[in-house]
Amino acid sequence: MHLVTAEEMRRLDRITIERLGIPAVALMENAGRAIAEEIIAFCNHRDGDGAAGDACQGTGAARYSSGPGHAGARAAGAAREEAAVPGAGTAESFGAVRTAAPKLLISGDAALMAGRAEDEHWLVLVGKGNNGGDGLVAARHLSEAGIAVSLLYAVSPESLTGEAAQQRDAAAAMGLPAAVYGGGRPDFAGYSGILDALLGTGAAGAPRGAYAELIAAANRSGKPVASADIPSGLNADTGETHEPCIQAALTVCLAFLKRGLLQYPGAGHAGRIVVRSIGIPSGLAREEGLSAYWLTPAVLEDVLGVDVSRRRAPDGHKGTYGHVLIAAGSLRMSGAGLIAARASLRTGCGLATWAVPGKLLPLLVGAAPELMLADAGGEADGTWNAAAAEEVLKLAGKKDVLAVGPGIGRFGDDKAWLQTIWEGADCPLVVDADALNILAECDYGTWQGRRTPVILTPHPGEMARLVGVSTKEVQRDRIGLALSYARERGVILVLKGAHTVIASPDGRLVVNTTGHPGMATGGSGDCLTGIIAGLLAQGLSGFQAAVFGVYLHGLAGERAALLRGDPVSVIASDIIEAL
Ligand SMILES: NC(=O)C1=CN([C@@H]2O[C@H](COP(=O)(O)OP(=O)(O)OC[C@H]3O[C@@H](n4cnc5c(N)ncnc54)[C@H](O)[C@@H]3O)[C@@H](O)[C@H]2O)[C@@H](O)CC1
Ligand SMILES: Nc1ncnc2c1ncn2[C@@H]1O[C@H](COP(=O)(O)OP(=O)(O)O)[C@@H](O)[C@H]1O
Ligand SMILES: [K+]
Repeated sequence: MHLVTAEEMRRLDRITIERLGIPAVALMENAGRAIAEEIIAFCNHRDGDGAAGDACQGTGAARYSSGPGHAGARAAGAAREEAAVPGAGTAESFGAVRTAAPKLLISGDAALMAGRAEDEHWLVLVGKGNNGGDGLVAARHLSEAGIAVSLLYAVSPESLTGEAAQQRDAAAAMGLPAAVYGGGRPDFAGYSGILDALLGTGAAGAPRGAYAELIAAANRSGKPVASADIPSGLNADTGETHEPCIQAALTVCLAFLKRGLLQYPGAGHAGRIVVRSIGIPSGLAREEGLSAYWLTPAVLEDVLGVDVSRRRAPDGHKGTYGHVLIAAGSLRMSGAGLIAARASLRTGCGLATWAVPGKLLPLLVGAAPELMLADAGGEADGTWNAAAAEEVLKLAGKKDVLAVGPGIGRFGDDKAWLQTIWEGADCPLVVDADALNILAECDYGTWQGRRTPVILTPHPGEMARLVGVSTKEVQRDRIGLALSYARERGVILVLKGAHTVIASPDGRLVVNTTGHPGMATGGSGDCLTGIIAGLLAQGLSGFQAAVFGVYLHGLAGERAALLRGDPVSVIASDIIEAL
């Protein structure tokens, strides 16, 4: 699924309206109707399970889906709407049972059927832009479904223009009760839910004046809030939340998923996210060269060309699946190397060799019998030294990929060590952990000789050192930073952490949502390094391996949490075993 910025969304909007001739008011109608359908589905779900709305809000976890609402709600509605009309026949009815009276089945507008509409009263908070227009359309459709609706304009309705003004007039003509916010502390106690149609992709900066007061009041109310397009107060591009920002139980995102909904803290404000089409052709994003995606199996297969089934040739042998070399671990942190090497094997590479300072070798014999061990030289105390780089290069000669960094620590002349490897290794290179900290102190743009891809896998702290900014600054706009860094430095960048971002030098971008906070545990990143190396060895391209590796790592983390019974107790070895 495509991910867009506010600016890209406006461009796609414009093309749809100006080039394809689809009227803006039609898009708004579709948007408002989709929002109403999702609110009705939300209410119907709440009927069946009183805690449904609160559960979404409570977890703060974004659940994404792209279908038209809850199948259950639709099915219930359809059952009520079906009517039998004598005198007409269906294909089945003319078959076996000739004696039965032929029937015509007719269904009504099930998506707009609210189960216990009389229990609902929604307040629509209306902003002055098109987001407010969407809210006004939704209000009409909710009312049609029998749900009581009241409108509260943030500013004078007279200030609405264009399609939003048309919708204002239509709502008034339908007799929907409306008021204008006049300051003070509004009391929303009488409502069963709130539709936030205050600010959308046209918002600039922190909500001001009436907008800020209404957002704060909605959050205080304890009522479930559904947001039109994005929670008001969210930066649609970065995921930053302004003060205040709506805390939604449901976000009905229109046309294309906005980037900011997938990055924290914004992702924690959106509740369940449903992306609904509104008449803007989905193919437009690709035609316009947009290449940012939320990672799904479909994106892996159709966009990135990854065979997610990972079928092996019946006559495959270990040579077919490549040989990984991992240069990692030192006396105090040998486990990091072991984890990375074992993860590469579990990912399906044919062979894995783990290169360590020679002093460690006797201690590691038998640690993982499937691994080959190699002596990389190093110091008598089991640490690395610059000369070990030549040994690593010799070992790398016949390997398909080289991964460096986990557990190597810092050592004398480590910059020369890394430069030798960077310039000399003639295979794809994965750089992680302390190798990233070394890189951060080097002017590596001047290094020569790389013909194969480099994949950097920093966590936010390592990224901060690479860029020379604070970790907070890295987290402020992870997507923007990853894109610009990958492009400027010519590397594939995997910026780890909740909802890992993967960027390539040619501007492609993917955001992954597999995984969970239980994976924030020592060695989990080393495991990812091994997975990516294992995939590279099997012939995936640099970007394919980085993206698929992050996806599999997260899935394995989820499976490990199920096997353990609790995400909290997952450790890196569990992730390897769940691969
Ligand atoms: N064809 C279109 O343009 C479509 C737009 N759609 C909706 O339109 C939205 C974008 O609409 P707009 O571009 O009109 O923008 P918004 O509706 O997001 O609001 C912009 C208005 O809010 C005010 N504003 C901006 N920042 C503010 C702040 N920080 N504090 C207080 N007031 C602020 C400004 O006066 C501006 O007029 C989308 O999010 C989506 O909901 C949908 O209707 C689908 C079609
Ligand atoms: N909240 C989270 N949700 C999903 N994945 C996470 C979360 N926190 C950490 N992870 C993942 O766990 C891994 C941790 O990597 P890293 O910090 O390098 O650990 P280490 O250095 O101990 O190996 C990364 O892949 C990261 O994306
Ligand atoms: K909104």
